[in-house]
Formats: sequence, structure tokens, C-alpha cells
Amino acid sequence: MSQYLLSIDQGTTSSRAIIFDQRGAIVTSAQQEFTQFFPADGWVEHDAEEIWESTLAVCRQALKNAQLPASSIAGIGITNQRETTIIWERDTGKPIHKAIVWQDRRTSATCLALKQQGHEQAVQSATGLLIDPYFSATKVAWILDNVEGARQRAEQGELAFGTVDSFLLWRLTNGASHKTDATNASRTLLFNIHSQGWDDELLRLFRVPKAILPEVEDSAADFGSADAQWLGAQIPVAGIAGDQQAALIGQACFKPGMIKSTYGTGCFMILNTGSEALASTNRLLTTVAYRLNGEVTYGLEGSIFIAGAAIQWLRDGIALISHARETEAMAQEVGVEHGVYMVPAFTGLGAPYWDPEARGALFGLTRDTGIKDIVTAGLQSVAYQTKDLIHAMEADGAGKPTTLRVDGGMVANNWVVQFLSDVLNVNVDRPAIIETTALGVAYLAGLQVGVYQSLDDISLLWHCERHFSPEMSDDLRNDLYKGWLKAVERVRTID
Ligand SMILES: Nc1ncnc2c1ncn2[C@@H]1O[C@H](COP(=O)(O)OP(=O)(O)O)[C@@H](O)[C@H]1O
Ligand SMILES: O=P(O)(O)OC[C@H](O)CO
Repeated sequence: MSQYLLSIDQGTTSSRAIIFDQRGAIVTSAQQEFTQFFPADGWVEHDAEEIWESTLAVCRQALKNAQLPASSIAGIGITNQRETTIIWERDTGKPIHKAIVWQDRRTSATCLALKQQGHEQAVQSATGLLIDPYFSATKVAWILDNVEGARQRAEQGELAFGTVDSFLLWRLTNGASHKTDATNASRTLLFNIHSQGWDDELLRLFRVPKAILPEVEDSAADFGSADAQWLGAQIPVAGIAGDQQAALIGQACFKPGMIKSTYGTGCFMILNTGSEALASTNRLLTTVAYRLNGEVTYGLEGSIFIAGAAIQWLRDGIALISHARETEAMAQEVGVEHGVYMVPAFTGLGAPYWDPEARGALFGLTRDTGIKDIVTAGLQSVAYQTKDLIHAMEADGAGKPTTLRVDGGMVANNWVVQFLSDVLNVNVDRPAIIETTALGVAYLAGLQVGVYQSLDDISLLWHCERHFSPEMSDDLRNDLYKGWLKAVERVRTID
């Protein structure tokens, strides 16, 4: 019987395919980076064709590496960078514009106008989100308004919109399936998280025609089958979830109060709040954590736009390092008290500030500041931003977590995780598999095709690889964090 699961993890900077066995162990994986386009200040685009081609290539490579026939794959799971917006032609499957990436700020004036017109409260209570260029709705409208004839074609039903999961599903099924799951839908600003349906009032407000929207399914569902021409056999697509929600599942945070934080390009912390859609009064997001058998589990999310991307910038933008892994030894050498702060607001500030016009800055430079201090400040900024989120969650009544489960490419860095534990004053657990995003959606696909019977089966598969506990004095922690708050204040453009 086919018992392997193939996860497609389509992230912001790379496409990955990982094959898992039924114990959740990685059999093999393949990864490909793809081009980032920065056509203007604050704009970020991807080529949707390159997203598709790199995804297909890594799936084929993973199967080849594993020396497994496609028929041994019981199901495919798709997890993806969320909010990123693609519109394509229904008859050809061709995108009509580059994908507008979640980090893109081009619609900030539109968002500001909607906020000034007083729409934010109603939008927040329906969607759990804030009016910000981060989410898909204003990106959809931008494409419809800026590609000639697009709005009319959309209204006539000739065009389809999707987040990256939908686009890949469409391609894998040769256009037979135009679907998404509730976690991805909950990031569009068009989906009512209480009624679990597209919301007509929001569609009117954001000027998005209903005809372009995908059907919304549970996160473990029958999404259609990948055509045999792509991977060598027809394989059911059985799980879909946005990457941050998938990581929550991969971290087995199934009980209310459990919390994870993922450090990839950005950093996303999600607290499981169970069946309660906890409304934030501290500018966090209420989101669908997962939907199984029609039952919704909600999450409270803090979204930070730049985490590992700060390290990428140190490498590719200003060439202070050649590899991300070099940063650990540098920080070990420099220590925590060098007086430099980096506020990596390259694409504005996310939670809890939501300041799209803020830009990055370095503070505390002196004649003896060196490369290692700046690099260390980049690593530290990630922990300080996480502390901002924990404070907002506490203010929302969530209570201080006892343990935080972490994952994502950046937590391979032991120094970062120890500093995180020190600054938060919280125990931090790093699991044996830090590819929790891919693992989470493999679990979802496995639930659908019967490899797993329940979430309890999955919880048993989670293992801690290393536990980090706080070692820093309260005085030092407070002093360091005070310096961060001062630095953030200096880049903010709105209160
Ligand atoms: N050892 C390391 N120290 C610090 N940052 C790292 C390290 N290894 C990887 N990173 C950062 O982690 C990010 C990659 O994480 P990943 O989870 O693969 O991201 P994504 O899914 O967003 O593409 C990159 O931005 C990289 O700069
Ligand atoms: O590509 P990642 O892993 O940084 O995740 C991006 C998020 O889904 C954006 O909301």
C-alpha cells in the first residue's frame, strides 16, 4: 500500500518538495530558489511561471532522489507563502501579471484611504485582519485596475484568482480544480472567518468580483488529483494549508494555549485559541489555524515581515557575510552588549505596529562598530520583534506562554534560539524536524487519505531535539529591550 506523503512547500524565497514516511520522517527533499523582483521601492514580485516550474522540478527531483515510483505516494499536501496574489486566465492557465508578494506595499495608499473612511473595525470583526497591503484583497484590485481589460474579463468569469496553493493546484490538476483551504482564504481580507464564506460586503468594499474566487475547502479534503503527466502517476491532492498554519500543525500545537513561532523569511507566531476566535485589541490577527471536518480551530497570530530576510540582506544586499550560517560564530564572538540595534523595517513594520511606510535603520554606530556587531544586531532584531508579539498577546489576555516551540531555517542557529529564550524569558523547544511547515501539510494529507486517524496520532510523532531555557539576568534583559523599543520608535511614521 502506498504510504509516503509528498509535501510541496512553496515559500517566499524557494520551492521545496519533501517526501515523508508515515512516521513523519524525511525520506528525501529537493529545493530550488527562484527570482525575487523588486520593481520599485516597497514592491516585491514573483514570476508565477517560475513558481510553477521550480515546484514541478523539486517534486520530480525528490521522487528521483528517493528512488520511489510516483505510485508509492498516497497523497500530496501543498503549503505556501500566504497572501501572495496571482490572477490567471481560465482558458490558458497563464497569469496576467506577476505574482504580487505578501511583502509588497504598493497598495498602502489604498489601505490608508479605507482606514480613514472608517472601515477597519467592520473589516476586522469579519476577517480577524487589519486593513494592510500585506493581505490579498487590495493586491487583487490593483491587478484588475492596472492590467488592461482585466476588470471586465474578471467580471465575465474569464479570470481566476488564487493564492499560491490555488495556482499550483490548478496547474497540477490541469485546470480541473479551482480551490483553496480555509487557512489561505482567511488571509485574503475577503473571507468571513465566522461564517466561513466569501463575504459579499467585503467583495464590494475591496472591489473584487465573486466570479474570480476559488471554492473553499477544509484543510484536509479532496482537492482533486495531480494529473499523471506531471509526476508519473495520478496522485490525490489531499491537504492544503498556509505555511504558518501548517507549521502549527507540524509542531502538533493542537491544544488551546499551545504556541509556535516560525523563523523563515519573516517570523510568524501563532497561538492556538481553540474554537474561540479571540478578537485582538492589540493589533494581532485572528486567523483560521485549521479547519477539519467542517470544524474551525482559530489562532491568534503575530506577523513580522523580516526575520531571516535580514540575514539575506546582510549576505546579498550589503555583502557583510557569505553564508547565513557564518552569523552564529560572529554573534558568539561579539556577545549581546555591543550597543548596535538594527530595525529591519525594509518593507514596513508588521505586528504589532502595522506601519507600512516605516523603513529600516541601524542605530548606535561608533568608530569601533564592526561587521560582526551589525550582523549580531540583525540576529537580535528577530528576538526583540518576537518579544513585541508576546507582549501584545499578553495584553490580549492570552497569558505568558510557558514554552514556545520554534522552527524555520533560522532556528538552525543555536545562538539565536538561546538569545530568544533569554530575551523572552521563556523556555524554547526546537523539534527534531524543523521543516515543520512541510511536515504539517503532510500530516493533513495523511489524515485525508487515512495514513493517520486523528490529531492524537500526530501529536505522538512530535519530538523535542533541544530545549533552551533563559540564562540572562533580568536587568540585562530589560536594558537590551528598552534599547530596542527606543530604536523602533525612531523609525515609526504612525502611532
Ligand atoms: N544559520 C542561520 N542563521 C541565521 N539565519 C539563517 C541561518 N540559516 C538560514 N537562515 C535564514 O533563514 C531563512 C531561510 O529559512 P526558510 O525557513 O528556508 O525560509 P522561507 O521558507 O521563508 O524561504 C533565510 O532568510 C536565511 O537567511
Ligand atoms: O515564506 P515564508 O515561510 O516566510 O512565509 C510567508 C508567510 O506565509 C507570509 O504570510
